[in-house]
Amino acid sequence: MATYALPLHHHGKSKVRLGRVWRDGNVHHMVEWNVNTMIDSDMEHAFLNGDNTGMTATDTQKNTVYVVAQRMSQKCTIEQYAIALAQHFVRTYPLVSKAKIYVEQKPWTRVQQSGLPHDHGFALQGTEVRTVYVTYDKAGTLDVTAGLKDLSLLKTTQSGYEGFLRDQYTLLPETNDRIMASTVTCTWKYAAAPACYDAAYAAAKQGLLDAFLGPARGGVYSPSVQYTLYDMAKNILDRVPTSESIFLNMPNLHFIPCNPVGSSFNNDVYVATSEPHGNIEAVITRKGIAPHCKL
Ligand SMILES: O=c1[nH]c(=O)c2[nH]c(=O)[nH]c2[nH]1
Repeated sequence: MATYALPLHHHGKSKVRLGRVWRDGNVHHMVEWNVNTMIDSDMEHAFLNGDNTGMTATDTQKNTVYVVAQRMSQKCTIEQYAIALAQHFVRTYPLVSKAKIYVEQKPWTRVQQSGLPHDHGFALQGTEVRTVYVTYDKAGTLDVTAGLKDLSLLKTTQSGYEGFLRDQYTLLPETNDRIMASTVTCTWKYAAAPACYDAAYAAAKQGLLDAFLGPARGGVYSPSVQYTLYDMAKNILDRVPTSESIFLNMPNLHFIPCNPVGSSFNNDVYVATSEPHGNIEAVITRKGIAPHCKL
């Protein structure tokens, strides 16, 4: 008589992150998904005998996440995608009796610029946090440093990175068309109080958006995060006259072009990552003004 039982087993891949862009002329649609697969299959022999015959490897499941994303030729919902992926596993592999697919979608939302929907610019809905850091001393010196953090911005085109140093350690290909995504932290120190702190905040935030995304139609080209960061800071100095020093931190959140197995990258499927990420940081001041620290 058997001593042991195996009442439950399944295997899958967790947290497979992908970006999917659908291009409708100049107007791009994008989603970022976090996909979890799990399949029920007649694989008791793997647990009991160490025999992997017929097993759909979790690595294969991960690859399939990208393949099926590419096959979704029309902009689709996570429901339509998850159904297609689940059906693929059950219909392709004889030993798979059930596929269980869980997908989370990040709330990337098309940005409105001057009342128009941006062609290819997106922001994570409602993530940014407004900040202020105030110091006041016995001498009566008041310093006000306003800012924001967690402003997540993404554009699906109008970004490149070329001309950088190449040596035996360099693998990154040059590109003049990539996704650029960042979660912006910015602070600006006031030399004097603005007429209205709310209006100054709104102007500063709009300055960041305008430099990162450009106008609704066509956007603006970015040759690097560095150049765009400098433009963003200049916009704040120009539009908030009483600001004097700008700190900006911008992680470069990489969306890596994906070559789904059996196919190739067609400006459509990306491996979405948050680590490791580039990290670009600078302080930009009016000439002659001492830089403030990041708070
Ligand atoms: O805009 C960029 N700046 C960098 O410094 C950098 N480094 C890198 O690998 N990719 C990029 N992109």
